[in-house]
Order: sequence, then C-alpha cells, then structure tokens
Amino acid sequence: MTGPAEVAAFLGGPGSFSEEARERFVPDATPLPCHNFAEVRQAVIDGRAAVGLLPVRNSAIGTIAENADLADDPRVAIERQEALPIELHLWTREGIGRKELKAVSSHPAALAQCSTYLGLLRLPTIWAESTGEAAAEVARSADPIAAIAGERAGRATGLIMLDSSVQDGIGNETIFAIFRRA
Ligand SMILES: O=C(O)C(=O)C[C@]1(C(=O)O)C=C[C@@H](O)C=C1
Repeated sequence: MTGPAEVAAFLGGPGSFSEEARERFVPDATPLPCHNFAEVRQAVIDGRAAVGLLPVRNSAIGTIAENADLADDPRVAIERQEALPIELHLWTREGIGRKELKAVSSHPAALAQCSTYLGLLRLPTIWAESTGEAAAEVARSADPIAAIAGERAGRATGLIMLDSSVQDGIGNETIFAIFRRA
C-alpha cells in the first residue's frame, strides 16, 4: 500500500545537483526546494519535510564543510548515502564572449571543484546559493557574467555553454546523505 507522498527538502535553484539527487534517490517524494543547507536541515528537524538530502563529500574537494557535522547531529539520522556524478560547465547568455566576461558565479563547492580552470580564467568569483541559482542569476543579469553549473541548470535557464567539463580531475562525484528526523 502506498501512503501520501513524503516531502523531501533539498537545495533548490532550477537544475541544481541537489534537485537531480532528489529526483534520483527519493523519486516518489514531493519536492521542497530550500535556499541553503541550513534550511534543508531545519525543514527535517521541524517536521516540514520527512526526508532531507545534503551533499556531505566530494571526490575533488573532500568534506562539504557546512554539512560535516550532519552525522553527529542528534536531531537527525542518516538513512543512506548515494553518489552523484558531477560535471560542471561554464555558461553565459547568447552574444557574450569569453573575453568580455567580468565575473563567474556559482555555489562555493562547485567553484572549488574548478580551481585549475578558474585559475587560468583569472576572473573574480561570486558566491551563489546553488549552481542552479547561479545560472538563473546570469540569465536575469544585464552584466557580462558567467555561471559554473551542470547541464540541467544551463539548459533550464536558456544559457549558452562556453566551456565544457571544467571540473578538476576525472570521475568527479558528490556523496549525498539522505536523512530523517531522529
Ligand atoms: O549547487 C548545487 O547545485 C548543489 O546541489 C550543491 C553542491 C554542493 O554543495 O556540493 C552539490 C553538488 C556539487 O558538488 C556542487 C554543488
């Protein structure tokens, strides 16, 4: 027997990797997109969401600092952990060339996964709430800026890919913890 769909909290922004993780790992749940990791955890603790998804570790950068204490938080219990492949691209609006770019926006964890590429690009970086939100901000902006985001986020916001697969190393992946209230 199937009951009413459970609510699942995750980091939103159109096409964020957390959104993809929610669809893959908790496919039957009703989505509750949140603005940041603290909000995701709080939604589960408050009971607004039955389940939460948070990235805890990435193959290139290690522990996702903000979620490092999730396993030790007595208010929640990790049910399982799942790996999501992460491929990052540089996106901007049609008509903007690489040479015109003034800054690159993304979630700090995604920026950190592209340190070699960004080192060569030598542009200021802007922190966004998620890769999906970075892509949405670039789409809305009048400035010559770009976003580091995945395929889903770039396509969802109608952006143009300037450079593909700009993350460090090969086999980049992020481990998501799927957790409930303890
Ligand atoms: O910004 C997103 O799309 C997220 O879901 C966050 C996040 C993270 O913080 O690790 C998830 C997967 C990738 O490692 C990059 C960013």
